[in-house]
Amino acid sequence: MSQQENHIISVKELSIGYGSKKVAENINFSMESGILCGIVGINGIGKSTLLRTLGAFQPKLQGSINMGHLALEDHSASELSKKISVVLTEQPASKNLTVQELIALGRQPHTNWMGSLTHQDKRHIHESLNTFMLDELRQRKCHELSDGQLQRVFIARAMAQDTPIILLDEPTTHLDLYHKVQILRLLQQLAHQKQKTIVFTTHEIDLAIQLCDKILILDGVENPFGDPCELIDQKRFEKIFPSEMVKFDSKTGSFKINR
Ligand SMILES: Nc1ncnc2c1ncn2[C@@H]1O[C@H](COP(=O)(O)OP(=O)(O)OP(=O)(O)O)[C@@H](O)[C@H]1O
Repeated sequence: MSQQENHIISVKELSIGYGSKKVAENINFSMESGILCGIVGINGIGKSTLLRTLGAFQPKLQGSINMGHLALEDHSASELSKKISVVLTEQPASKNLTVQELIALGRQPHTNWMGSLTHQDKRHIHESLNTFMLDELRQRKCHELSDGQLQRVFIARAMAQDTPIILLDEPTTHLDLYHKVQILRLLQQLAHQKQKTIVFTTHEIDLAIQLCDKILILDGVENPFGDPCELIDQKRFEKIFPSEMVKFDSKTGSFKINR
């Protein structure tokens, strides 16, 4: 099988935006299974728009998005829900559910028409609760949780959905440094151990460099994609921010304020 046939996500000459408003263009990347990929770039450059386009929440403007052998737009709703799970920043109002009930919703694409949970569904729910350290919170109502705890619940629901592709918009926003690292490590494990392809947007460029297998830099021009070390060698991170304010230090893989 050729390398291309192994790609679970393949994006070519993609333009994204809203109606006649183009937000970003010239986006090209492809990934096989088992990869953790971060999308980085300045505010308003189009990270969330790209993630929502990949999740089929909004149409692309031009170009192609293939998920496996099938164009994204050729998937039925049922096929999509078995292939892609999405965690967006604004989650629907389902906070009156308990943690366990909300995670169980992740099994919906797999349950029968009565919605009853099989032994296998329960196993996935249990594993997700356990992986994201939510066992003790399982009977709590979601509105009683901290933002960080709730973030873990939504990611656990995506894990319970058990799709080969997981897309997350800023999954570490509400978290302190310890929990940011913890969540990204768990996502990395999920990608590597369960062969999931996980794509997330983030402003944590230094953490993404340390933990991601691939990074897509939305810079509004070339939108380079590659291994973090390759992108550092090619001096791609230098161009993210205007250099008079912050400077990328390739030795530490982090940004420093210019004094
Ligand atoms: N529903 C919408 N209709 C029209 N324009 C939109 C809509 N949502 C976002 N935009 C615009 O699209 C551009 C990209 O926004 P997007 O949220 O994708 O950027 P981002 O890189 O995720 O930003 P941030 O880092 O601030 O979250 C911005 O100019 C934004 O104002």
